[in-house]
Amino acid sequence: MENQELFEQVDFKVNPQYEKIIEELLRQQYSITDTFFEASEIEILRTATLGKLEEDQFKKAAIGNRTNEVIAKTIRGDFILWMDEQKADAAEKVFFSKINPLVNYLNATCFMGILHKEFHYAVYPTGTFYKRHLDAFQNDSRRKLSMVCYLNEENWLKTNGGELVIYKPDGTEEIIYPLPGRVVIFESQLLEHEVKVVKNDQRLSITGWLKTR
Ligand SMILES: O=C(O)CCC(=O)C(=O)O
Ligand SMILES: [Fe+2]
Repeated sequence: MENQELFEQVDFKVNPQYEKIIEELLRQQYSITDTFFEASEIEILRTATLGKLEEDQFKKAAIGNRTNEVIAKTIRGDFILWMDEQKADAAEKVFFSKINPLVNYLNATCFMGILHKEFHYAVYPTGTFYKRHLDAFQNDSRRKLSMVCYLNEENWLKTNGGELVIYKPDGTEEIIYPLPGRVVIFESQLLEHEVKVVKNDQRLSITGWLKTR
């Protein structure tokens, strides 16, 4: 009751979806939300992604971060395109209108101190993968949370491959299918993960990092 009063004072509204994300992050270092984006939003984002792909805006993804890139096909085979929120187009505005309230909530309730975000589109053509890795680079320890948003079609088949595998500290694995609307969030510095080979079709997503100072 006391908490309720405190929240009311700062005009705070408890969001059950965000609370579930926080609870899962605290308990297991990762969280899966199946309906973070609505079908109509996925349609907009998917169409925009395919348009940019058509215009040849993507480039071969590298290892390291933006300032320290090495292309290594044996480690990852995806193609990416970085987003610039300052220059967000209509689809990207839809994207950030869903991401930013979550970031604000994390900062307000968990004192996460997220000051920066970076997001890129990613396309994994058939035959590509991203070997087991940690999203933490030698020259960038500011990545706090990794976020992956899947933009595949509703009828994406399990047999298409492209699963995200999260390697848990207890030695077991969580296998996550890249289904549309689904958003996976995990501790960038703690959880190793992998994208299994895509066997059919192309796998579409937006991946990003919430970063501290
Ligand atoms: O697309 C995914 O499921 C994960 C991508 C990933 O691990 C990365 O880009 O660092
Ligand atoms: Fe990763």
